[in-house]
Amino acid sequence: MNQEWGSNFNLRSRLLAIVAVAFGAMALIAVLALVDKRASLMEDRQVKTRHLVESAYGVLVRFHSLQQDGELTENQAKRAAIETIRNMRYDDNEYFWINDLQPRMVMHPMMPQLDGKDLSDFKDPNGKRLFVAFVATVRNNGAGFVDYLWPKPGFTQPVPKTSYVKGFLPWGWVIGSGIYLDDVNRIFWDRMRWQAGIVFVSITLLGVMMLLLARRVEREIHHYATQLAKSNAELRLSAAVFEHTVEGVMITDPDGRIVAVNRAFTEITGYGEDEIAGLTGATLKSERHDEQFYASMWSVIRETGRWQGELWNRRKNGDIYPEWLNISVVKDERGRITHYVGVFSDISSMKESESKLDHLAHHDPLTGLPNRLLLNARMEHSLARAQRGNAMLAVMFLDLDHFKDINDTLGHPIGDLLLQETAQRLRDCVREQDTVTRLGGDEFTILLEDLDDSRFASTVAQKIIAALAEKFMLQGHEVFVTCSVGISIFPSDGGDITTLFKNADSALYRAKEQGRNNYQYYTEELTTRAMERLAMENSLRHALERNELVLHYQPQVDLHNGSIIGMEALLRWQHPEIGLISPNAFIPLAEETGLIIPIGEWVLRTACVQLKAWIDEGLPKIRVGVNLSSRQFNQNNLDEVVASALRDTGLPPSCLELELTERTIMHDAENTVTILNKLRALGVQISIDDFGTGYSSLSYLKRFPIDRIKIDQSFVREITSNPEDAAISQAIISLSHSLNIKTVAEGVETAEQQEFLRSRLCDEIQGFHFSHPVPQQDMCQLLKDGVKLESKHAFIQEERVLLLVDDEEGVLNAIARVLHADGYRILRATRPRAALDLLATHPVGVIISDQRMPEMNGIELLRKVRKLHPDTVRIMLTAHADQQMIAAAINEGAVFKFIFKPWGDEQLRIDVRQAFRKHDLNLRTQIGKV
Ligand SMILES: Nc1nc2c(ncn2[C@@H]2O[C@@H]3COP(=O)(O)O[C@H]4[C@@H](O)[C@H](n5cnc6c(=O)[nH]c(N)nc65)O[C@@H]4COP(=O)(O)O[C@H]3[C@H]2O)c(=O)[nH]1
Repeated sequence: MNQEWGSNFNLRSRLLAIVAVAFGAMALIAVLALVDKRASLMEDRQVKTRHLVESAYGVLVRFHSLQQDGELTENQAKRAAIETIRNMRYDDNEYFWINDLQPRMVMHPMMPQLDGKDLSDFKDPNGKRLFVAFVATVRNNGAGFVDYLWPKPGFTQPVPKTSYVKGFLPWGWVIGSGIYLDDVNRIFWDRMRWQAGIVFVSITLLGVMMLLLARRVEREIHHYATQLAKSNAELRLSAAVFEHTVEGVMITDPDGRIVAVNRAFTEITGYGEDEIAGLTGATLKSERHDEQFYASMWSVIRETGRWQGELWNRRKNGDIYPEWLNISVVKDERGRITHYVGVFSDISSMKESESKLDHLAHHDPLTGLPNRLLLNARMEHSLARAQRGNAMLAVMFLDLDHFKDINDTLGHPIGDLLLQETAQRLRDCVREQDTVTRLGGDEFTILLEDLDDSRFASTVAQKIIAALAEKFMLQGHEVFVTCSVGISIFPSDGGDITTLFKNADSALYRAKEQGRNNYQYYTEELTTRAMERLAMENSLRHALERNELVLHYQPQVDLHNGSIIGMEALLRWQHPEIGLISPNAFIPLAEETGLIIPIGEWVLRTACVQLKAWIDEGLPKIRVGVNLSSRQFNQNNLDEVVASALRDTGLPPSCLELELTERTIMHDAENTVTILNKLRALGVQISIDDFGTGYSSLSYLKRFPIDRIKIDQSFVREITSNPEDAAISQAIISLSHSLNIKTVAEGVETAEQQEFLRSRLCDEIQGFHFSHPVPQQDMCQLLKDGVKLESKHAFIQEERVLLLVDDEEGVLNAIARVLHADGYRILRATRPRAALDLLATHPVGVIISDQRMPEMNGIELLRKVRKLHPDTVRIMLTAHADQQMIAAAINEGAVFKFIFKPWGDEQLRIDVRQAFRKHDLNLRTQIGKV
């Protein structure tokens, strides 16, 4: 910038030029002044000479008046005048002379030789008749100056002189005196030398001063140039900032008319500069603020010169938006307002974030429902309203039953989806004015306002329970949940938020205690119950270490032969103060608190230890069923826990049955398949408890490796009187059998129920009819005594006898190995005749015979068996699929089933089981007991 300035403007040389010109001008002025000075000096001298001649003339006048007064004669007067004048001198040696009009010299003080002489021909070197000229001047003008040459002392030649002459007519005289031009010049030059010196010194001083001034000016100019450059840069910067700043800028004149706007202004408002220039800021008004708002804004601007605040304006497209506006007044140096500058930013997104933040602070981020904070606020408001209007309102606390299991098994993302879907269903169940809130976890609260009747709350609760019972499809998983609801009513159950919440919570606990999947209203005694529950939780924590837990066993009996074939281990809590506590009273608590994990493991180990001890004592090798809660089922290392219990106790795995409720296994059916397969791989048996109460998917049922299905006691209770229960039980039995799964009926309390189930081919029963759950020693006694189920009908067969016929012993052994686990008594024959002998001496239920044998082929043998022992069910084992032979054998009814070599082990077991079932039916039909 400076360089540019320097190159464009060679300041120093220009300043020197100015000084030089000034110098020249001053010199010229000085010369002109001198010329003028000389002229005026000459004039001065002439004036002075004129005055002196006038004075000398006065002398003549005075003496003439003396002559007239008679004091002197003319001669005396003239003489006296001549002498006086002669002696008069001025300027060193200047004098006056007198001549008369002839002209003749009257008196010349310097040249007395001329006195009395005729001067008519007196000429100066230029030939001028100077005295004639004097007389002519006097005659013509009375007085005047005459120039001529006159000798001057010290000069060889006459020099120019100018004399003033005046006529004194009374005496006919001319009096005069003159000045030499030379003297004027001398005086002039003397003066001029001084003045020239002064002028020179002045000009020099002036020059120096001008130089100094020039340098200073140069410095100043340089300074200003720098300032200017800086200002320019700043201006450019300001212009760039003005143009590129993200804040909108609007500049108006003092009347508020817009004179400039920047790009951001256009971007925010939609108005281009051309459109808005000349209009006022009011063009942007949104009508959101009243006149009072603008009035107070302008009053602040007038008082303080600035205003800032939030303002709603309108864009060109009509949208209203919030902006943060800063208005400043711009004044000139005299304090007059020149402009107003408005700088604003569009704070729509900030407002949006603010409202989002506000929403976040008051809502649950997962479900979008109001949170506790907002609920409290609404509650306060609603309570106040209800109090004023004597209205009723209800607070409902809702909990998803076993939500933890879903989270544990399906993972949190699915759990989250479930909560979101639950929130939506809850919203759909209530009215616009009601508030659904999520307090955290699976806890929801519903505030019902303006109730006419407290029963309305139960309608809503029922609606909610039904809505949540509908299937949830979450990322391909079918999930079923139930919920428990606690209700407290204002004003009957509490007059303030805390009490209403506390009481709704107590009611919720009661709903859970009632087996969940229901709703409960608050009653006074609930609080006491809640306290008891707390106390129980505390003592349950110590129950294990204090050996307060015991197992009771309930026998399970085979409906075919009436023998005890298994038992269910049922937990009891021998509380030191309360006494024996039923599992229903503390298992849910143990599940909630997580205590079920150590307790469950204790049950598992204790049951295994017990059965192993009995087997070792020589008691029948029955199985023991152990209940697994869903929390246990979903613990990651369940298979390890079971394996180590079996390993440590030495109980054969096939003697352990794990009982899982239908609800537990259907929560995450896919995962269940994996867990069950792992357990099954250990060799343990698996049963589904409470079957029929949950939501089994048949497709999964087929995929689950299940040994037994326990028909829930709710179907058994009225099985003999309620056709629906009978039908359901029958369906469960048929379904199970078709899937090769055994059935156990729970809660069999009467002989009628027992007979009914037996006639429907249910495999096993458990219930008070045969035995209540009993302490371990009683169970032991039952086994020792070999107690059997009593029936008015004889049991068909005590043991299931299977006869295997094959000439190859290897085949016989292989089949026996596969079927051994199913508890048959297996007879073997390598020849058909030996087989017929065994049939004659043993109650063989099923015979499996090879086709190719030396003495007699299989078909022939089975034909014989059919005739001799029609109830024995016959199975043919063959390597060749001879269609004709098969068709003939089936047609004549000699063979129940064909099994082809090589056989599949599992299929073989299924076929044999079915064959025995057929055998049972044959017998029952035969003896007419069905
Ligand atoms: N009305 C009637 N009831 C009969 C009859 N026969 C048996 N019961 C009862 O029915 C329940 C059968 O057990 P559950 O369905 O597995 O139901 C069990 C089971 O779910 C749970 N439970 C018991 N022990 C354990 C355990 O060790 N672990 C786990 N996780 N749960 C257990 O507690 C539940 C209740 O057990 P209990 O009170 O012992 O109740 C037992 C038993 O006493 C009958 O003829 N009529």
